[in-house]
Amino acid sequence: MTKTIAILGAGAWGTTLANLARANDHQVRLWSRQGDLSLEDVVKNAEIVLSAISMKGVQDVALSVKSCQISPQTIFVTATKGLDAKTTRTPSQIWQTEFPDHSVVVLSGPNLSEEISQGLPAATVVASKNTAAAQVVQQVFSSGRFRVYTNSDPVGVELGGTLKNVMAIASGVCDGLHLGTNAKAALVTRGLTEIIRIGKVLGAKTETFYGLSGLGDLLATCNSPLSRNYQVGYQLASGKTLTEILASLPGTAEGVNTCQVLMQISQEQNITMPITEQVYRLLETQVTPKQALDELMLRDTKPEYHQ
Ligand SMILES: NC(=O)c1ccc[n+]([C@@H]2O[C@H](COP(=O)([O-])OP(=O)(O)OC[C@H]3O[C@@H](n4cnc5c(N)ncnc54)[C@H](O)[C@@H]3O)[C@@H](O)[C@H]2O)c1
Ligand SMILES: O=P(O)(O)OC[C@H](O)CO
Repeated sequence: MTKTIAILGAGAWGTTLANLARANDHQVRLWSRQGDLSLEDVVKNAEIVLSAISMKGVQDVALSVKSCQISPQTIFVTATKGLDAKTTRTPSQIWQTEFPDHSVVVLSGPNLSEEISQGLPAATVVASKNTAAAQVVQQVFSSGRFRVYTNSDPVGVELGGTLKNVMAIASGVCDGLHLGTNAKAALVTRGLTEIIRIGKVLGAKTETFYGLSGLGDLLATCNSPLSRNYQVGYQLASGKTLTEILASLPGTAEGVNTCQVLMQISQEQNITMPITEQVYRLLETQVTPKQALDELMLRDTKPEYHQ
């Protein structure tokens, strides 16, 4: 059945998702700060409001939507991969706080927008505490080139997409320094261990991180020059400054902000995050890429798995 969908954020991801929904004959209205349509007009009577806004804009946009006319049945979908710098909350937690009586669905997976725009096949996950709402969103986006799975662990799905961005920066550094395939495999695998350690403390289920939104997105993002986060790491390894890299980067690299928020969480909750810590120190120019590598390689020896 045709749905009326408001998509907030007309960047790379919002535009790609709008095109997927339109290809399935849904009525899509796209909003951006620079566009001609007002937020009020875009969300009016929308059965689904999907946010693909960069993390830094989510709280303000959610508050603006709150002052618009929204039907009680409207489903909110969040496709942002980040953490709020002030509150450390995830985007879905922000939307749920502002709209406590509405269903909130997280959409996340190995989804490099440029490949999807080219019509290449991809899969994703829609996760919600409300299974029926996740199934509605599944139907909206499913097609022969975009396979959509449901999941009941929204925080886990969201954190998979968010935490891998930091590992993608580290992977870019690894490739930029030409450290080889063994090093990359070790980094991504230990990165997944670190993601699971953080995710469990933040309320996610371990098994979610072995799925598309966890391991799947980690593999895609850590291995593709199309990833903006990977590009940040790769170019840091080549000697560019973060300011220079961000000035020429097409779109948002959420891992830079996420890394700072994670360091705050690490200190507050006493979670060991060695890779995240080295990425943070690199972004803050406290270490060089080579020093960050040495710090990781020369940590105390220990068992692979421990509590
Ligand atoms: N591009 C991808 O391949 C991809 C895939 C999956 C998820 N994502 C996630 O989707 C989000 C958006 O990514 P993108 O690639 O579309 O980024 P982008 O930079 O291309 O677009 C970001 C959008 O957010 C808007 N925005 C930024 N700050 C805002 C603010 N303060 N108020 C209102 N609007 C604001 C911008 O105007 C733009 O429309 C990110 O969290 C990203 O991690 C991206
Ligand atoms: O370009 P990135 O690094 O934001 O990655 C895009 C998507 O998150 C990949 O799933």
